[in-house]
Amino acid sequence: MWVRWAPCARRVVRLDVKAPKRLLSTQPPQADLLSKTTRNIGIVAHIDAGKTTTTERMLYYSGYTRRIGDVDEGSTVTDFLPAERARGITIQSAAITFHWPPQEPGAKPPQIPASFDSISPSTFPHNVNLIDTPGHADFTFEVLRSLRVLDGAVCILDGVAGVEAQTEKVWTQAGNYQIPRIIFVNKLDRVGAAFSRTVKEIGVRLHGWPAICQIPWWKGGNGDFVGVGDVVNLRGMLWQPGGDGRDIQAFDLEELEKTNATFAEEVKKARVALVEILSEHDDAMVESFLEHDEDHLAIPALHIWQSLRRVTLQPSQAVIPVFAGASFRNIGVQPLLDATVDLLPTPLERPDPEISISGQSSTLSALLGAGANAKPVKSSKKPQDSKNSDSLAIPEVKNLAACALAFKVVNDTKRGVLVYVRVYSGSLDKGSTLYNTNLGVAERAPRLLKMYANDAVEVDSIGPGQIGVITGLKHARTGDTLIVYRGLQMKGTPAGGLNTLQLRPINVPPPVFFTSIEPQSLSEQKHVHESLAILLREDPSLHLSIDEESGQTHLAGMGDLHLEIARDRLLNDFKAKARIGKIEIGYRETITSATSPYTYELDKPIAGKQAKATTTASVEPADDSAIIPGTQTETKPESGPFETTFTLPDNNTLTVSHPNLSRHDSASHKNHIPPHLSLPGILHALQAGASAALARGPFNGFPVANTHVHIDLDASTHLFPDTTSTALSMASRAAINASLRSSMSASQPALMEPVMNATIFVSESSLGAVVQDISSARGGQVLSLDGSDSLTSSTSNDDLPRIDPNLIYTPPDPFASGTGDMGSGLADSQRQIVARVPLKEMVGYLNHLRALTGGRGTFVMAVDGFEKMASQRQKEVLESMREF
Ligand SMILES: Nc1nc2c(ncn2[C@@H]2O[C@H](COP(=O)(O)OP(=O)(O)OP(=O)(O)O)[C@@H](O)[C@H]2O)c(=O)[nH]1
Repeated sequence: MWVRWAPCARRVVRLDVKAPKRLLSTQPPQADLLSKTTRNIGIVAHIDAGKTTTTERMLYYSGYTRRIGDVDEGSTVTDFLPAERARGITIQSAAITFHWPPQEPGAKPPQIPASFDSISPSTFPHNVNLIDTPGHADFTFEVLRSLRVLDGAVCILDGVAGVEAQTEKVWTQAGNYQIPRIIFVNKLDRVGAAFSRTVKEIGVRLHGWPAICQIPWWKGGNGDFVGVGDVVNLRGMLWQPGGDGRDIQAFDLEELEKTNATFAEEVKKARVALVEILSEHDDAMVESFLEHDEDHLAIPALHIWQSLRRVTLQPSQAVIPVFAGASFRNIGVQPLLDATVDLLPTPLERPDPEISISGQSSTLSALLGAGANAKPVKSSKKPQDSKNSDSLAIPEVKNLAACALAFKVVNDTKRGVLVYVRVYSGSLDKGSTLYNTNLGVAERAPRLLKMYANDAVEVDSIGPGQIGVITGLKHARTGDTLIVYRGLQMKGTPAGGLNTLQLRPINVPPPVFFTSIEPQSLSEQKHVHESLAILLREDPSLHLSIDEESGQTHLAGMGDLHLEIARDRLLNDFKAKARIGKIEIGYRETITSATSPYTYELDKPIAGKQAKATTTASVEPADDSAIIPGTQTETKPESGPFETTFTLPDNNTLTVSHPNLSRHDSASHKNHIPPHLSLPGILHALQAGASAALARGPFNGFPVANTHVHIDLDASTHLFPDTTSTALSMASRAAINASLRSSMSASQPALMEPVMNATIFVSESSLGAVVQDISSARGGQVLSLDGSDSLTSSTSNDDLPRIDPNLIYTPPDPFASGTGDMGSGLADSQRQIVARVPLKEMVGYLNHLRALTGGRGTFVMAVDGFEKMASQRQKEVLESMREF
């Protein structure tokens, strides 16, 4: 008999997870309950593994769509296709909310249970916020920005291709954020599907012990994939062939033994293996095993789910629950949804989010806790560089009503700019004033939305742990921290250093490609610049620089695909009329000698008003010869009271010495600075001037790197009654430009080039040719080769467990094609090469690699740093640029 997937078919689960210190434990009970029934999850997958196909089924079974969208017909909700854009539905949906399990139509929403200690979470409707995670390697920053708002992740693998390069990379990144993950082995209906080989690859390449919760059920001599063996509940589940996947037949072990004894036997073997692996990582499982007379089959499913949840939520996840299915055939998605709710954490169970405040790192609950106990202090003279928790005792924290992260900005043709936020503490209310700590501006949140599959529903507030959308914001960008500070005026600034509060700050990697953009006519200029401004709000890993003298605009990004997509957005979506240049490598230039101080005096009308300012600057080369990626964020470390140091992009620093202006004593400033200026304003103007000067060096117009800039600010002689911020910026830019020129004419400047860390996957037979090509033709340096002596992966993290694939239980793979090297667990004796190679040599590498490997080689790469080029190479590069 075929039955619908129903709560009664599930199991009872008692949850007793030991969660870390709870961030939201002080919130009102209602919000607490809501958080308990919320899952903020992402689906991570290699391109084409079936992310969209699976998401479509999730939306269908949860009742949010009436028919299953088909990727190949272009009828899905989450893919951003031109047709959808025309209809104005979801474009690039950054997050979609649905309920699982679905509520019966017309039924009263059940009351949220006080706890899930004795019932399974998946028997009660949960809010699932599905957050988009991009699949392409070029978008490392994009992946990071979405990972940091996830509480858990479902990783989809292609059952034919196994663990692919990009999956491995995102898996490691998710691990760095301690995001609990479960795996769905998809596409098991395809010819050549190899569940067992994939499971072994999980162990070897993702460094976790696979806990097989389902095994594939193939029927008939040609291996039709029809369902799964449910290892936890000891049953077989068959999906109605050709149906929409709602109707399922379940057989207990006794029935299975009569009809398919071999499969029943395999389910039992898998159960033994599951209990064994759980026992190794969870003491409670051992107790249950002993209580049940050491009979693996006698342990109730309840205990197994509890144990799976505990091990999944362990901080360094050593055990990975594995599920099986074929989304395209509508097989396996409902149990996967149940597992998502049952095994992945609530927002309450996540580690306290990291923050930075006034240049020091901490966690949000440490800040809120320390602030709650803080006593008011009379002045803020206390130095803020001490790392102890006392320095977090900021009395103003009591005014911090809410704290949220804008994790994605999307320009929607119908609704305008949508800012997706995750709230970490407090509630964001409609109409509240949000202070953006990245930009230092306040703006009102006029409308709040919750995004469902096809609808946006207006809401009055977005509570703690929740995801939602703000529309009508003019400034907020992807990655900005937004806070609600009680009593803040529109032009005001939150006190106590809260204006610097950053949630989960991430470093934007340095851009390595750039292109020039030129409006087709003067009348197009405004539209082009406005469109670029929206693009930059959507994606802050794009960088824009405008050279005021030549009027040239350069857009820089992380990869050629990254810039190509930006170009398409600009021309096709924004209909901007602009000429876009060739995509080129973003070199850096650097100085090799120090200069003596140079003084520039500005005395001229600016915007019709006379302005005057003086700046004295000098430059010297920084010690390091390479730029480490991740130095892009502009921070303001505290130095002495009479000196301020800014860390600028590309390993540059700016130190401003201001001997007669102390940062802690604003009273005496009155004698030295004009009343309309403030020290923070002056420093900001000088920094803006320095950033502009360093954005284009005098040698070849590339950004300047590895340079230390020093500005001496003598307030009594450099500032005048008609000094303005703009005049100061212009003077500092001119003084630094002159210093750079003088250094470059005194000694030959150097070019620096981006060097990539590439992980290349090839079969054994093409290893030699690829290594040879990388190390001789491309001037790369091979860092490691795996497979020969050890089972390593592309991650250089030696702390990760090395797992012997021979110790992993797997059911047989009767229909797998190809031999596969089961000994190592790596498909077809796949080998991997980790190498450092100049980016210039990797342009167009994929085609070359395919030619060398018969089309089977793949690779991922990320910027490792910038390196000074040898003079011969520098000469060649400069010559080839001139030719161009
Ligand atoms: N045979 C089979 N094909 C599948 C299955 N799931 C997905 N596909 C197909 O695989 C292709 C890629 O599926 P998508 O769902 O677009 O994969 P994706 O991971 O979203 O891909 P990107 O959006 O490119 O990252 C499509 O042609 C699907 O029809 C499956 O279970 N079985």
